[in-house]
Amino acid sequence: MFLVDWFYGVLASLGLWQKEAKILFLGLDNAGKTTLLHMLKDERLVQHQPTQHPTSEELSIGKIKFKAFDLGGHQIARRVWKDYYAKRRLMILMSFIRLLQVDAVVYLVDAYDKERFAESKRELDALLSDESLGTVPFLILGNKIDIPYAASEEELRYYLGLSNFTTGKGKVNLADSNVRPMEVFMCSVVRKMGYGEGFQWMSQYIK
Ligand SMILES: Nc1nc2c(ncn2[C@@H]2O[C@H](COP(=O)(O)OP(=O)(O)OP(=O)(O)O)[C@@H](O)[C@H]2O)c(=O)[nH]1
Ligand SMILES: [Mg+2]
Repeated sequence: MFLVDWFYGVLASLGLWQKEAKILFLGLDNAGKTTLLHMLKDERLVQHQPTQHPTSEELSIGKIKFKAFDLGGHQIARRVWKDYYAKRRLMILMSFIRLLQVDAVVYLVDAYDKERFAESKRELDALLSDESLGTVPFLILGNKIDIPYAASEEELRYYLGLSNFTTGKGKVNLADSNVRPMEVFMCSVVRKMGYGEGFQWMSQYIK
Protein backbone atom coordinates (compact mmCIF):
# COMPACT_ATOMS: atom_id res chain seq x y z
CA MET A 1 0.00 0.00 0.00
CA PHE A 2 2.82 2.33 0.89
CA LEU A 3 4.51 1.54 -2.39
CA VAL A 4 1.32 2.18 -4.35
CA ASP A 5 0.89 5.54 -2.62
CA TRP A 6 4.41 6.45 -3.48
CA PHE A 7 4.00 5.37 -7.12
CA TYR A 8 0.83 7.38 -7.35
CA GLY A 9 2.41 10.43 -5.71
CA VAL A 10 5.42 10.64 -8.00
CA LEU A 11 3.64 9.75 -11.21
CA ALA A 12 0.62 11.93 -10.54
CA SER A 13 2.87 14.91 -9.86
CA LEU A 14 4.41 14.36 -13.30
CA GLY A 15 1.09 13.71 -15.04
CA LEU A 16 2.20 10.16 -15.81
CA TRP A 17 -0.13 8.12 -13.61
CA GLN A 18 -1.49 5.14 -15.58
CA LYS A 19 0.64 5.90 -18.57
CA GLU A 20 3.20 3.61 -20.08
CA ALA A 21 6.32 5.15 -21.53
CA LYS A 22 10.03 5.09 -22.01
CA ILE A 23 11.41 8.52 -21.24
CA LEU A 24 14.95 9.46 -22.03
CA PHE A 25 16.96 12.07 -20.11
CA LEU A 26 19.64 13.61 -22.25
CA GLY A 27 21.98 16.56 -22.01
CA LEU A 28 25.62 17.45 -21.56
CA ASP A 29 27.53 16.22 -18.54
CA ASN A 30 26.82 18.26 -15.43
CA ALA A 31 23.33 19.28 -16.65
CA GLY A 32 21.59 17.50 -13.76
CA LYS A 33 20.29 14.24 -15.27
CA THR A 34 21.39 11.99 -12.42
CA THR A 35 20.16 14.47 -9.84
CA LEU A 36 16.74 14.55 -11.51
CA LEU A 37 16.58 10.78 -11.71
CA HIS A 38 17.31 10.50 -8.01
CA MET A 39 14.94 13.28 -7.11
CA LEU A 40 12.14 11.31 -8.79
CA LYS A 41 13.26 8.17 -7.02
CA ASP A 42 13.88 9.34 -3.47
CA GLU A 43 12.55 12.87 -3.41
CA ARG A 44 15.73 13.84 -1.72
CA LEU A 45 18.99 15.28 -2.76
CA VAL A 46 22.20 13.31 -3.08
CA GLN A 47 25.47 14.63 -4.32
CA HIS A 48 26.62 12.62 -7.31
CA GLN A 49 29.93 11.88 -8.80
CA PRO A 50 29.96 12.55 -12.51
CA THR A 51 28.49 9.43 -14.06
CA GLN A 52 31.18 7.11 -15.35
CA HIS A 53 31.11 4.77 -18.31
CA PRO A 54 28.88 3.26 -19.44
CA THR A 55 26.97 6.45 -19.06
CA SER A 56 23.48 5.14 -18.75
CA GLU A 57 21.23 4.98 -15.69
CA GLU A 58 17.69 3.72 -15.31
CA LEU A 59 14.69 4.10 -13.03
CA SER A 60 11.33 2.35 -13.30
CA ILE A 61 8.22 3.58 -11.52
CA GLY A 62 5.10 1.63 -12.40
CA LYS A 63 4.92 1.45 -16.16
CA ILE A 64 7.23 4.38 -16.65
CA LYS A 65 10.87 3.79 -17.45
CA PHE A 66 13.27 6.70 -17.16
CA LYS A 67 16.66 6.30 -18.73
CA ALA A 68 19.51 8.81 -18.63
CA PHE A 69 22.41 9.10 -21.02
CA ASP A 70 25.26 11.57 -20.97
CA LEU A 71 25.82 13.22 -24.30
CA GLY A 72 28.71 15.58 -24.02
CA GLY A 73 31.40 13.31 -22.73
CA HIS A 74 33.47 14.34 -19.79
CA GLN A 75 35.99 17.09 -19.62
CA ILE A 76 39.06 14.88 -19.70
CA ALA A 77 37.73 12.74 -22.52
CA ARG A 78 36.74 15.84 -24.45
CA ARG A 79 40.16 17.39 -24.10
CA VAL A 80 41.83 14.29 -25.47
CA TRP A 81 39.42 13.39 -28.22
CA LYS A 82 37.84 16.72 -29.02
CA ASP A 83 35.36 16.68 -31.87
CA TYR A 84 36.19 13.22 -33.02
CA TYR A 85 35.19 11.76 -29.71
CA ALA A 86 32.00 13.78 -29.45
CA LYS A 87 30.87 12.81 -32.93
CA ARG A 88 31.62 9.13 -32.51
CA ARG A 89 29.93 9.11 -29.18
CA LEU A 90 26.85 10.78 -30.56
CA MET A 91 26.72 8.26 -33.39
CA ILE A 92 26.84 5.33 -31.01
CA LEU A 93 24.31 6.97 -28.76
CA MET A 94 21.93 7.60 -31.64
CA SER A 95 21.97 3.94 -32.59
CA PHE A 96 21.10 3.03 -28.99
CA ILE A 97 18.31 5.54 -28.94
CA ARG A 98 16.85 4.19 -32.16
CA LEU A 99 16.71 0.71 -30.68
CA LEU A 100 15.04 1.96 -27.52
CA GLN A 101 11.97 3.38 -29.24
CA VAL A 102 11.48 6.12 -26.70
CA ASP A 103 8.19 7.92 -26.14
CA ALA A 104 9.64 11.22 -24.98
CA VAL A 105 12.92 13.03 -24.52
CA VAL A 106 13.73 15.29 -21.60
CA TYR A 107 16.71 17.40 -22.61
CA LEU A 108 18.47 19.08 -19.70
CA VAL A 109 20.54 22.21 -20.04
CA ASP A 110 22.52 23.91 -17.29
CA ALA A 111 21.01 27.39 -17.54
CA TYR A 112 23.88 28.85 -15.56
CA ASP A 113 26.64 27.52 -17.81
CA LYS A 114 26.26 29.96 -20.69
CA GLU A 115 29.65 29.06 -22.09
CA ARG A 116 28.30 25.66 -23.01
CA PHE A 117 25.04 26.73 -24.65
CA ALA A 118 26.56 26.37 -28.11
CA GLU A 119 27.76 22.87 -27.33
CA SER A 120 24.40 21.94 -25.88
CA LYS A 121 22.67 23.36 -28.96
CA ARG A 122 24.82 21.21 -31.24
CA GLU A 123 23.83 18.05 -29.40
CA LEU A 124 20.19 19.08 -29.31
CA ASP A 125 20.20 19.86 -33.04
CA ALA A 126 21.65 16.44 -33.78
CA LEU A 127 18.87 14.82 -31.79
CA LEU A 128 16.16 16.95 -33.33
CA SER A 129 17.31 16.17 -36.84
CA ASP A 130 17.40 12.43 -36.30
CA GLU A 131 14.58 10.78 -38.18
CA SER A 132 13.97 8.09 -35.60
CA LEU A 133 13.00 10.77 -33.09
CA GLY A 134 11.00 12.77 -35.63
CA THR A 135 7.66 12.62 -33.82
CA VAL A 136 8.94 12.21 -30.27
CA PRO A 137 7.97 15.03 -27.88
CA PHE A 138 10.87 17.05 -26.49
CA LEU A 139 10.76 18.69 -23.09
CA ILE A 140 13.71 21.05 -22.71
CA LEU A 141 14.51 21.81 -19.10
CA GLY A 142 16.63 24.84 -18.31
CA ASN A 143 17.99 23.67 -14.98
CA LYS A 144 19.69 25.40 -12.01
CA ILE A 145 17.66 28.60 -12.00
CA ASP A 146 18.28 28.74 -8.26
CA ILE A 147 21.74 30.11 -9.12
CA PRO A 148 21.81 33.90 -9.52
CA TYR A 149 22.43 35.01 -13.12
CA ALA A 150 21.24 31.75 -14.63
CA ALA A 151 19.81 32.40 -18.08
CA SER A 152 16.17 33.36 -18.39
CA GLU A 153 13.77 31.30 -20.44
CA GLU A 154 13.95 33.82 -23.29
CA GLU A 155 17.75 33.74 -23.33
CA LEU A 156 17.80 29.96 -23.32
CA ARG A 157 15.28 29.76 -26.16
CA TYR A 158 17.40 32.21 -28.11
CA TYR A 159 20.75 30.49 -27.56
CA LEU A 160 19.33 27.06 -28.29
CA GLY A 161 17.72 28.41 -31.46
CA LEU A 162 14.25 27.44 -30.31
CA SER A 163 12.53 30.82 -30.36
CA ASN A 164 10.34 29.89 -33.32
CA PHE A 165 10.03 26.16 -32.84
CA THR A 166 8.27 25.58 -29.56
CA THR A 167 4.69 24.44 -29.81
CA GLY A 168 3.07 26.18 -26.85
CA LYS A 169 2.47 25.55 -23.17
CA GLY A 170 -0.84 24.40 -21.79
CA LYS A 171 -3.11 22.10 -23.71
CA VAL A 172 -2.24 22.21 -27.40
CA ASN A 173 -3.66 19.55 -29.65
CA LEU A 174 -1.05 18.55 -32.21
CA ALA A 175 -2.53 15.16 -33.04
CA ASP A 176 -3.36 15.85 -36.68
CA SER A 177 -0.56 18.27 -37.38
CA ASN A 178 2.57 16.20 -37.86
CA VAL A 179 4.33 18.75 -35.66
CA ARG A 180 6.64 17.51 -32.92
CA PRO A 181 5.63 18.80 -29.47
CA MET A 182 8.48 20.83 -28.02
CA GLU A 183 8.62 23.27 -25.11
CA VAL A 184 11.07 24.93 -22.76
CA PHE A 185 10.50 24.95 -19.00
CA MET A 186 12.89 26.45 -16.49
CA CYS A 187 13.53 24.50 -13.32
CA SER A 188 15.68 23.84 -10.32
CA VAL A 189 15.97 20.15 -9.66
CA VAL A 190 17.59 20.71 -6.25
CA ARG A 191 14.73 23.00 -5.19
CA LYS A 192 12.20 20.58 -6.66
CA MET A 193 10.62 23.29 -8.76
CA GLY A 194 9.65 23.74 -12.37
CA TYR A 195 10.17 20.29 -13.80
CA GLY A 196 6.76 19.00 -12.59
CA GLU A 197 5.06 21.54 -14.86
CA GLY A 198 7.28 20.43 -17.71
CA PHE A 199 6.39 16.77 -17.26
CA GLN A 200 2.70 17.68 -16.95
CA TRP A 201 2.93 19.48 -20.26
CA MET A 202 4.74 16.54 -21.85
CA SER A 203 2.31 13.94 -20.51
CA GLN A 204 -0.50 15.11 -22.80
CA TYR A 205 1.58 13.80 -25.72
CA ILE A 206 2.15 10.38 -24.17
CA LYS A 207 -0.55 7.77 -24.66
N1 LIG B 1 22.48 24.77 -8.15
C1 LIG B 1 22.01 23.65 -8.71
N2 LIG B 1 22.83 22.63 -8.94
C2 LIG B 1 22.31 21.51 -9.50
C3 LIG B 1 20.94 21.40 -9.86
N3 LIG B 1 20.75 20.19 -10.41
C4 LIG B 1 21.93 19.57 -10.39
N4 LIG B 1 22.89 20.36 -9.85
C5 LIG B 1 24.31 20.04 -9.62
O1 LIG B 1 24.95 19.91 -10.87
C6 LIG B 1 25.97 18.92 -10.80
C7 LIG B 1 25.79 17.89 -11.89
O2 LIG B 1 24.62 17.15 -11.66
P1 LIG B 1 24.45 15.65 -12.17
O3 LIG B 1 23.06 15.23 -11.84
O4 LIG B 1 25.57 14.82 -11.72
O5 LIG B 1 24.59 15.90 -13.73
P2 LIG B 1 24.58 14.83 -14.90
O6 LIG B 1 23.81 15.45 -16.00
O7 LIG B 1 24.12 13.51 -14.42
O8 LIG B 1 26.12 14.83 -15.25
P3 LIG B 1 27.08 13.63 -15.77
O9 LIG B 1 26.69 12.39 -15.04
O10 LIG B 1 28.43 14.13 -15.45
O11 LIG B 1 26.82 13.57 -17.23
C8 LIG B 1 25.89 18.33 -9.39
O12 LIG B 1 26.85 18.96 -8.60
C9 LIG B 1 24.49 18.70 -8.94
O13 LIG B 1 24.38 18.81 -7.54
C10 LIG B 1 20.08 22.53 -9.59
O14 LIG B 1 18.87 22.55 -9.83
N5 LIG B 1 20.69 23.63 -9.03
MG1 LIG C 1 24.99 11.67 -14.38
